[in-house]
Amino acid sequence: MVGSKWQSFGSWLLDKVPGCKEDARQFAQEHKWELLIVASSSYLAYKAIQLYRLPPGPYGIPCIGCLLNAEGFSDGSEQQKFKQKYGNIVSVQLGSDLQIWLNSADLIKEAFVNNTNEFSHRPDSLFRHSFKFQDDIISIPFDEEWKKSKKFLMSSLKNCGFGSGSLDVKVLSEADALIFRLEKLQKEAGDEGISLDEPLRWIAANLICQIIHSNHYEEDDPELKELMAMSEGKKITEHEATRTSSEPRDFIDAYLDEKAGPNLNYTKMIDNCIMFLPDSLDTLPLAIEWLVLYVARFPHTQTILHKELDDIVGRAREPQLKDKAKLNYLEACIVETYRLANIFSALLPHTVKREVRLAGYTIPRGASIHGNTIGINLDPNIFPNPLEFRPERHLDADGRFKPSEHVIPFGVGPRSCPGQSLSKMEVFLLAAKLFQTFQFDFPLNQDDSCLRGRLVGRRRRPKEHKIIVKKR
Ligand code: HEM
Repeated sequence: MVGSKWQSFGSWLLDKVPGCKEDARQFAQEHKWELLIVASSSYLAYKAIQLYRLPPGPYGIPCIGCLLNAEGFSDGSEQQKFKQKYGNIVSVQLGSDLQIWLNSADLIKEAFVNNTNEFSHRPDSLFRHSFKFQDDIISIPFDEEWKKSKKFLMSSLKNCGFGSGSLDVKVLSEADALIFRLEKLQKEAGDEGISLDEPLRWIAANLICQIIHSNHYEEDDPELKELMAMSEGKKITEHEATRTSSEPRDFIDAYLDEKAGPNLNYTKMIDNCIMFLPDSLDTLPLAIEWLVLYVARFPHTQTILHKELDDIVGRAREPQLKDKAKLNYLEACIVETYRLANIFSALLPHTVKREVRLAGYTIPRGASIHGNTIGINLDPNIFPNPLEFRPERHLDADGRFKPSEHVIPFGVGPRSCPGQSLSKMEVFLLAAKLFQTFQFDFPLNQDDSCLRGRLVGRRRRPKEHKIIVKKR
């Protein structure tokens, strides 16, 4: 349309200016080859620019890019701004690292689920150096070694219980120990309330020990402290002496079975797996603590939750995994906690090993690709009043839990979290048992600003907060 306007303006001009048409024709005759070269090279240049089009983003300073704003990247606030300004895909240069931020769940799925072969690698520069173990399952590339590690990890976790139903019994017995300890701490603390952080870490450590070598430890047990410092050698020796081959009781038995097998490469691969298990030392307490704080802060939420638990489970028996399908409100509270607490402000970085296209843009080889979960979770167009804790947004008109496709705290695709089923099971059972047993009150006059979705760094923790625990 615009082009045809210019064409008619051109003909009008040629008609109006005396001799212009003839001169133009003569010029074109004399310089036809030069004109052809200029036209075709402009066209090729235009096509090349179109083909090599990075996603939009801030210009930054030459050489260092947006490095001066790095602080804002670690708390998620810069990504928020860029999402608002540039849309669902943004490129940001941070020093030598070209970052591509994916700001919608659809785009994250397009990359990590529909294009797994391209988008499932991990960056090996900045990212690997920031981890203690450079060869663990989190950091290694998407190759045969990773596939074997993940397969072993998933099958041994399943055999050790969480797929077959025996780990839920262990979780419930740890929940009993937690309840006993919380009551004791509350008695000592009085109206000031208690912090849940330390008791929850103790339970998380015990749950890891149950998975790895089937033991429970009291809170002051020096061996637990030693194990939390990751010295597993002694336990492996004990297991070697007592195990029956091919009948794994726990993770160490599965490890020893594989180690004794014909494939020697497996040893390294299993070592890779065992190192990450302490991940839940952090993530499980964070998920439960945020959930309890949010629910305690909003008494009407707690009333609904208590009623649902009383109606479905009652107070006489233990909650079970099969109750999950009926505990819609509890499920909604858990997902709303993942959305608002943003334990991880983003997914772990991925990378591509060759130049690829995504959403019409070029993703250069080696760029680090980030799923901006905090940007999605706090997007007012997806979740109105995003800073408010509202479990109802995850329920349909009949009060049934409806999982949101936008809340993806564990990532998606082959590189997503292998601890997802385990974590969900642990969080559900611990939460059901805690709310079945206790009324949690948020101490009067306690600052609650951090519960309103304020952005803070990776693994956001509610350090200062206390809670009053009362038996129902
Ligand atoms: C609330 C609890 C947890 C959350 C929110 C969480 C979240 C995540 C996220 C976002 C990723 C990265 C996904 C991606 O790169 O696209 C991840 C990866 C991973 N998580 Fe978790 N996680 C949790 C608990 C656990 C637990 C309990 C374990 C151990 C059993 C675990 C082990 C791992 C491992 C090994 C990876 C790397 C997978 C790979 O690179 O192939 N996580 N997790």
